[in-house]
Amino acid sequence: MPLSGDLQRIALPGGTELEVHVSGPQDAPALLFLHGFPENYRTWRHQIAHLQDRYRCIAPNQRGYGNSSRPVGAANYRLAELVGDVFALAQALGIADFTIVGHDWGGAVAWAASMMGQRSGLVTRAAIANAPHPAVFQHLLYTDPRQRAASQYVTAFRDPAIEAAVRKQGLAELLLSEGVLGRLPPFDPAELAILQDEWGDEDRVRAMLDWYRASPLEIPPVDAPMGLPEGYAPSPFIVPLTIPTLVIWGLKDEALLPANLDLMPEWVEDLRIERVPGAGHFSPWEAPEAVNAALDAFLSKTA
Ligand SMILES: O=C(O)CCC(=O)CC(=O)O
Repeated sequence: MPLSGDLQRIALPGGTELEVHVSGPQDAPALLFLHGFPENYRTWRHQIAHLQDRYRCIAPNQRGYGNSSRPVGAANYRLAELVGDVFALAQALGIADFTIVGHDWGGAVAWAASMMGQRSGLVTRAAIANAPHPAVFQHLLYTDPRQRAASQYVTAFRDPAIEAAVRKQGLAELLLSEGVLGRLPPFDPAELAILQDEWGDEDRVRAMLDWYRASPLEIPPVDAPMGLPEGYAPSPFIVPLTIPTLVIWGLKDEALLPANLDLMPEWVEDLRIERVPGAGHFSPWEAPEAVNAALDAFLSKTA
């Protein structure tokens, strides 16, 4: 089914403007889709095309991406700001409550928005694909040598020196040829052309990398001692999630390892896990049928 709907530019209070794909019946239950690095709202194209006859589907290019605002300064890309955009967007569109759906960094925003929005009833359900729970991820970075090794690219992305490498090589070459995110699946040529056009813009790349710079995650070097630091406790902002939550994981993900699933039940009370053996990190478009089926089952059982 082709993707229908239009790309609107929506001004949020505070001055941020987001480019947002909006489709589906206005009075249908709302699904808010968040993409991750280094993509755009089209990460979710197969799911939106599948669900837009029954749901109001809202999919922004998050700040820094596409033609959405890209303020200067990493502090503008902290989770508080990113979650603020999501809530402000819902308000701007007159949405009283929604299911949040996130992949990769969009999943990080979805975890945080769910924790902040569950009590008020603003966020009623969460569906998250290949995006680690923040407490579990930090735990693994301290204790699991494989996840720690796989995440060293985050340290490279935070280094201002990466900007010069991107300028010299281009983000596409850096990501696709050096395999910093592990082995990447073949991108659809039409989608890759859109992405490469976006990755060619230095200012946009700076903003995309600022998401990593603003993150509180600690990535110990590979040779640092394994184990939780003395006195370590997860951030008090990370609270147990009680809303129905679906976690989908492409098991061939080499950047965010499936070990992230193991400790998740400690933090998520109403959890369903859908493992997708044939997919890697980009499960929403690598395995659209499996992801659509998992979303269908979740949305109908938790309606
Ligand atoms: O979930 C996080 O805090 C980090 C997510 C992440 O590292 C995703 C990515 O590198 O693309």
